[in-house]
Amino acid sequence: MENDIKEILITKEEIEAKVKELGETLSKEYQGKTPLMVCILKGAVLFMADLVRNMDIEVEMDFMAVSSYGKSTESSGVVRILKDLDTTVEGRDIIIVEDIIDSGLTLSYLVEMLKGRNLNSIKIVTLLDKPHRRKVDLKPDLSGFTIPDEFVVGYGLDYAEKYRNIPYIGVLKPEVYSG
Ligand SMILES: O=P(O)(O)OC[C@H]1O[C@H](OP(=O)(O)OP(=O)(O)O)[C@H](O)[C@@H]1O
Ligand code: HPA
Ligand SMILES: [Mg+2]
Repeated sequence: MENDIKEILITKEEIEAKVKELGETLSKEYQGKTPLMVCILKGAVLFMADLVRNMDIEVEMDFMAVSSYGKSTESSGVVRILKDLDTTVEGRDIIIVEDIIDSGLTLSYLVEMLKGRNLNSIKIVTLLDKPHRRKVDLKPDLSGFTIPDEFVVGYGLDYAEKYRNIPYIGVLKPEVYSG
């Protein structure tokens, strides 16, 4: 599996330190509140799990599944909701937890949809931001690392459902996806 990695972009230790910092920032920002942390499945599941353990305020967790990539390194542009929230979000403070913002299509669709549900507030936290590939105007409120325009895997991020359990963020060798 790790033979398919060309280069380590962000080490396990760098991820740990950054997630701790993001958790502390969110704890301060939401002091006295109980935000609903919304994990976007499946990529953000490892980040969510580590992030909430670095927050010392009361939080609730919920999960949404959307998919636009499938077995490709390019977004299809069609965002399908595979699982909606279980929680009623009216009046809540929502924190969307994402692993990566690339074209921005997934989140712009989701945020617009959620804004129609009478929230109190909504913020986006992402571990990785790939701003050069943006197709819509969307900026995270909090971001861990800005990365170059390369397809990355690990720490939740997949290519064709694989590599999610690699503990660091790595760049996949192009021959892996170009066949
Ligand atoms: O900004 P965008 O170009 O929309 O890309 C980002 C989205 O794409 C990936 O999800 P994917 O659809 O691959 O589902 P997954 O999390 O289950 O892998 C990633 O986890 C983000 O949700
Ligand atoms: O670079 C990426 N890697 C994995 N999944 C992704 N979804 C959007 N961009 C990426
Ligand atoms: Mg994916």
